[in-house]
Amino acid sequence: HSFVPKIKRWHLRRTAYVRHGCQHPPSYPHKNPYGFDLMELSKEAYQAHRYLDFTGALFARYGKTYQIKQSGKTIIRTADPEVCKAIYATHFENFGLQPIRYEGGKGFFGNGILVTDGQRWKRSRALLRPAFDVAHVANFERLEKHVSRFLKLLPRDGSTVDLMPGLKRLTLDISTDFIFGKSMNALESPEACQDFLRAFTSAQRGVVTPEAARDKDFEQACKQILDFIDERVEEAFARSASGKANANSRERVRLIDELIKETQDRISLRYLVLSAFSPAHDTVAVTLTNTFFHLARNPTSWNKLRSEILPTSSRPLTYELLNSYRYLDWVLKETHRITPVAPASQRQCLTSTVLSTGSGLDGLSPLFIEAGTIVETNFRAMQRDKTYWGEDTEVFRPERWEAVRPGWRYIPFSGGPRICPAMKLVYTECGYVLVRMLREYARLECRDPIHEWVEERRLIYQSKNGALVGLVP
Ligand code: HEM
Repeated sequence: HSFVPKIKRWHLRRTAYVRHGCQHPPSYPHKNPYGFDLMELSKEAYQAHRYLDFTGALFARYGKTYQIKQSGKTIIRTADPEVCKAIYATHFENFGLQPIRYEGGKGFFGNGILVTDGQRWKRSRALLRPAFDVAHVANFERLEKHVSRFLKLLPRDGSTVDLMPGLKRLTLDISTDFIFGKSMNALESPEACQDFLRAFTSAQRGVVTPEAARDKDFEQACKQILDFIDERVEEAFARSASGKANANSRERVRLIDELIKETQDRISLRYLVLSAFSPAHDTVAVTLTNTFFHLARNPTSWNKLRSEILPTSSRPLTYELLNSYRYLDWVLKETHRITPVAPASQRQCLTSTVLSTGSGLDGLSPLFIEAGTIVETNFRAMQRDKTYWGEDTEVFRPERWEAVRPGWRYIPFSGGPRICPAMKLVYTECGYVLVRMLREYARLECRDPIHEWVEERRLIYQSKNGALVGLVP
């Protein structure tokens, strides 16, 4: 039996290399056949908070697509836009994440959208999409409620403040209001929700840690979060039964109430909202922290933003007004380019595939990817590649967006059918907070003795030193 697949695999490989002219991608020059040498260097870089720069530099050295060994397994790494396009769009069906994420994640994420492929993924996506299609233009009233509360907590005497903790509490309130229909009131006090967040972080960390190495409290943490979500699901059923959910309108979209219209299966509902809450609860805060981090070091950009938004600062901040600010859009785009919160992602090849480009020493020959191989796509390296962005690629310069139309060279929200459904919502929320801050403060001063952005890895990558600033009205 095992003989037949072997012949089939041999035949596929032969066809790829002989008929299609595929080449092998360059290999990392390992000293250890299992790849432990690179794993050790990666660990050192990770501990020194410079893993992102370390991996980014390897592309310049070995090619936009190269292969490594990791614990004996071959992994293809790529920062080639054409290869990313092939994986995320052209050959979307042939590359999945379920084999990588499902086993570790099922105790927490169940059958949710973040850990499944195929029909299960398709169904979750179809259920979630309609609410995301309107969420970015809705909810402005709620946004204002939370943002004005956040602004009241900020110093007005120019004293130094790290914006990250407050932005995280703000994002928690905005996202729980949208997803569960009820804010967690994290802005009420710094301690509020800390216990919940600790459990959430522990559960999230646990799903990407081998079972034997997980925290002791992993199962308890999962239970705490799932119990919390189940309570929100019951509240939504009660709203639905009493007719209160129908008060939902374009101005007040509650994700959970929208979902209940489509499915009454409690387990599906639990994992749908959890899968939205997981990326939602901190990514916007981390992006905004990065935005303020860059702006504090670039007062000219802060002043340009002020010139753009001040002439309309007495008008209500509507979706249309927000969208009319061009420089604001460039600032956010540039923040995602240079400091993406999700710098890389992985897929496993499900069906052996020939990509039209990506291999050989010049990276232009067809690339054969065999079923089972893991491909790591590095968005950050692509977004900082000098050959695409010029010599000043490491510099925060929003003005570059006047001329660039980057296509697949810039995919901080991924691309293709699995693109982040919240991309527009993220732009709205970040833009809203930024404009409200610009209306309040004339100056944003850098108070951080360290100039560079230093990475800190959670599930996403955030600024280790937050955004230490002085706000001058
Ligand atoms: C700065 C903010 C954000 C960034 C940069 C971001 C980026 C991404 C990326 C790169 C993916 C694809 C991951 C992969 O396939 O491996 C993704 C997926 C996803 N994101 Fe976001 N995200 C952000 C915020 C959010 C928010 C606020 C929500 C929810 C309110 C959200 C919901 C989702 C969901 C549900 C998926 C899975 C989509 C699918 O598999 O079909 N994201 N996001």
